[in-house]
Amino acid sequence: MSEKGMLIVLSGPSGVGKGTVRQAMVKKYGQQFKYSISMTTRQPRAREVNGVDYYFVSKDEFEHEIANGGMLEYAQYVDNYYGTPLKYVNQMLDNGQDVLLEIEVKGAMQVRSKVSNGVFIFLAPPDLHSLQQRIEKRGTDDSETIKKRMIKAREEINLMTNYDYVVVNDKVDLAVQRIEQIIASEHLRVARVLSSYQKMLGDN
Ligand SMILES: Nc1nc2c(ncn2[C@@H]2O[C@H](COP(=O)(O)OP(=O)(O)O)[C@@H](O)[C@H]2O)c(=O)[nH]1
Ligand SMILES: Nc1ncnc2c1ncn2[C@@H]1O[C@H](COP(=O)(O)OP(=O)(O)O)[C@@H](O)[C@H]1O
Repeated sequence: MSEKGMLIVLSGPSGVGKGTVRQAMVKKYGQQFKYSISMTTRQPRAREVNGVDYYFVSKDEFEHEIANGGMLEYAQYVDNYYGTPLKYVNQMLDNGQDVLLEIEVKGAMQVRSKVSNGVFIFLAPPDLHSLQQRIEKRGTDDSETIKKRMIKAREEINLMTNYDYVVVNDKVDLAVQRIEQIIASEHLRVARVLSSYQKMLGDN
């Protein structure tokens, strides 16, 4: 029995620090997993690069990918489509590599229904006030978008019980450490299950 890679799904409301935590994880543990670059119809922000932060596409291109079965999951978030291209994820998992997805809650639940070897982590803010402060401090969204994202955040926080783990992003370094510990213990759990199956199959 060979071990396929594990899917690590990180969700959380806009502004909680998913991107910041993910970048810190890549820096510290980058050899241990592959990050899946999402596709979106949102306009690139000032420092975002096509093919690094996202694949930025038109609505027509995105809908074409959906029709062709090219997305593992997708969702509409505030006024745009976001989704995970299927091919890269499958290739990496088949190679035994873990893959990190940073996606919103509806997409995460689609993945949950399709993939067995996954760990679902919800990154939560210390409180809603600091969440709004973080979005404002980032300075990438106008006040109307911030309002929409804060409404979305309340809906998303209500859904955090659908996740395996909740990690509070109080300090980036601590959040990264907690996520790393979760991944390590999930690996151990999967290895134990695999080895007990191997024993059972070997016994017969
Ligand atoms: N379902 C899904 N959500 C995604 C994907 N990529 C990003 N998102 C989510 O879409 C939401 C909006 O992302 P973005 O506009 O980059 O804003 P930010 O997360 O506040 O920086 C966030 O919750 C992301 O986690 C994806 O491939 N699929
Ligand atoms: N633990 C933290 N404490 C304080 N500020 C944070 C923390 N994590 C992230 N931030 C800041 O919050 C803002 C939003 O972070 P970002 O990573 O863009 O969030 P997301 O990807 O979840 O929308 C950024 O300005 C970032 O520097």
